[in-house]
Amino acid sequence: GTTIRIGIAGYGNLGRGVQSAIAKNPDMELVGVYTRRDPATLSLPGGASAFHMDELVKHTNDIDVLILCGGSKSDLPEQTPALAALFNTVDSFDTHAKIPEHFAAVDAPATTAGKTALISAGWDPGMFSINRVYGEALLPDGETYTFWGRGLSQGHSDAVRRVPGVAAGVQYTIPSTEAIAKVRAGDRPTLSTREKHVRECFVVLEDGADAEVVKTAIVTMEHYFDQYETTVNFIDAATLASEHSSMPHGGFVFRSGNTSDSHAQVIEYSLTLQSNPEFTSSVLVAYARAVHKMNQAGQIGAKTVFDVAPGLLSPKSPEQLRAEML
Ligand SMILES: NC(=O)C1=CN([C@@H]2O[C@H](COP(=O)(O)OP(=O)(O)OC[C@H]3O[C@@H](n4cnc5c(N)ncnc54)[C@H](OP(=O)(O)O)[C@@H]3O)[C@@H](O)[C@H]2O)C=CC1
Ligand SMILES: N[C@@H](C[C@H]1CC(C(=O)O)=NO1)C(=O)O
Repeated sequence: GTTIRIGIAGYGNLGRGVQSAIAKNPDMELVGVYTRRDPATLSLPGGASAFHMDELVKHTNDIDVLILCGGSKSDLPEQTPALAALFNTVDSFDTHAKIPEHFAAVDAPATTAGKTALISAGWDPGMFSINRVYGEALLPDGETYTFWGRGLSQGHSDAVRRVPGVAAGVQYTIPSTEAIAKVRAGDRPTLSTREKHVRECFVVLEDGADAEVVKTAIVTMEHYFDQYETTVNFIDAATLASEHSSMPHGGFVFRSGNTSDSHAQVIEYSLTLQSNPEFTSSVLVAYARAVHKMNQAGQIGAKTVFDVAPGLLSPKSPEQLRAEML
């Protein structure tokens, strides 16, 4: 059939990852990359076209699904509601506490425009969210645990980079090995947020910025760092480039429960990622396929991954999937 025409809004780690992911999906094509910067400054591989974000409004007939690759801290809260009025969209909004608010802000314009807007796709929120729902639904008598890392959180790194006085930075999430051991031993421990992970930031300051002011702004940041023991290390740009340019991550969702007094059951879903952004982008692209189908079926407004039937993610028809259910 015809290819699905994809636009990329925002060209950072995710934007580059979506470009790679499209190349792995023969039923998709990249129409263009849209940026708030000067498009001429983007070096796009493969001859892809770069446009300024302001051009998007002229391209509504050229794009089936627009994948939003901005940052959750401050880009997506304004970009997704605005662009969901013009396009079918997919975003990776991951400020968990604000997902209901983001959903409402996106649902109104998308519904009015007859568009389909999937929010908070990715792995957490996203694939881990789905596996937490599976675990709780399949094993109602049980406990769910989520651990991330050790790895680079893009949401937290984006949030660090938005702090005034920060020129560049990354954030690593480090899980508690003793907490994981207790979970794996079947102790079903009650663990506070602070007992499960610590966060470690590496920051390059802008000239003249006050290190103590920046550190305080990071460690007290609501929804990102205030509930965790967080350390902030100040380094120079050369060290950041040489020691912190790869973005591995991963983690797992664990559900341990009892189906009877005599039978304990365990479900585990895990990810080991050499590139957090490339994996996340692969999820966004698969969900773009589903959003395209959902819009064609008249399913409009804001959606989350909970609303998407798994078969819609596949390029195969329902008949093919049934034939291959082995
Ligand atoms: N749900 C999930 O599982 C996951 C969600 N995420 C989300 O993805 C979001 C984006 O992550 P990521 O792509 O790493 O963020 P980046 O910081 O790489 O990019 C964010 C935006 O910043 C702008 N930008 C990028 N590079 C530069 C630069 N050199 N100079 C100036 N501006 C730049 C781009 O916008 P423009 O081109 O318009 O300038 C881009 O869209 C995160 O905030 C996180 O919330 C990430 C991973 C997993
Ligand atoms: N959204 C996360 C994906 C995972 C990683 C994470 C963390 O390290 O806190 N939480 O969720 C990201 O931006 O990388």
